[in-house]
Amino acid sequence: MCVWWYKAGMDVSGGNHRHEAPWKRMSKEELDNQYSPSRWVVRLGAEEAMRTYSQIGNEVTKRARATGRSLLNVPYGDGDGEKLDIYLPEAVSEAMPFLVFFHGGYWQSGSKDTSAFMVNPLTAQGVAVVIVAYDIAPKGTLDQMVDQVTQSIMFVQKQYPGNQGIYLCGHSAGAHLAAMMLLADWTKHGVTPNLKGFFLLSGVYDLEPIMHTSENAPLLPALEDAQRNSPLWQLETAPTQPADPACRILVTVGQHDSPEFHRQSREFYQTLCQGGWKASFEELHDMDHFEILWNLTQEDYVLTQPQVICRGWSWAHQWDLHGARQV
Ligand SMILES: N[C@@H](CC(=O)c1ccccc1NC=O)C(=O)O
Repeated sequence: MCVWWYKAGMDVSGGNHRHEAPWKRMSKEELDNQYSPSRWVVRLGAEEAMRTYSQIGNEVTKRARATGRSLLNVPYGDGDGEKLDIYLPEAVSEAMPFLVFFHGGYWQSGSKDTSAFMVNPLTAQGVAVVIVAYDIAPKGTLDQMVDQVTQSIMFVQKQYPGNQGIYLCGHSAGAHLAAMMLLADWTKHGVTPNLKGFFLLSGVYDLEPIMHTSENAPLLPALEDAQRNSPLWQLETAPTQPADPACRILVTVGQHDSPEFHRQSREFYQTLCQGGWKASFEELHDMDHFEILWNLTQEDYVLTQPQVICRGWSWAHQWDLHGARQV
């Protein structure tokens, strides 16, 4: 079932009119603007927002490592960069749920060592959290990053075969990498992870406009590279089916994210619904691109409740988020 949350004034008429995609009419400057999340932050300047993002990331990761039991720099592959950190709850059991997080930074910056945002609130509530490192550009290509993310999930499944569910969470470019896992052919890999949910925060799902931005052009030399790595394009052209029909996908975008980020999330959500996935969409009230993560450091935030982030995503029925209503 698809759940559509709407607010007064929100455009709910949109469909997938890709041939009329608004970005195609934008100048290069406008595209650069739309795809620079820091320029849309409302409470801080762009540079200050980026500094605060690093600072909070650093602090929460130090705190997470000092607080509970963790296994750091566990290799999930042979490459130097193929490492992940596992943060365990106090009551470790075979049947823990796992939240696996992929950081953002436009595939060119960010690190697992500054990305333990949701660790403390979730481990305190019995969820094991895994923060994954992958080879950002220029060392890694997008295809390699997607392959590394695939490997990291297979590693968690093999290591904890009795897990109560693996929930993927990604922010921005990390949401793109998590969403690419909707296309994974696990039978090819011989391990089918117990994927129960996807929690996508302010992601990019169609990389074609990104090809035309100054910051990201080097990552995507040709249109085929963008299309192969676009979950939106892939699901529209060759729909995949969920291995587990109960798997839920929550697509979120910050209210203050740019119109292009809103369009990307909305179209991705609509494509998921059309493909038969159990998807929900939520515009996070009064949030910018980075505040979404800062809120995830709080134990009392609605999205860090285990019944929301894990355990079947029943949040849509239990929570009346910011006055949004279900239609
Ligand atoms: N240069 C970008 C930085 C950026 O996009 C970003 C930074 C940290 C975490 C996520 C980001 N965006 C997507 O991955 C900006 O101007 O916002």
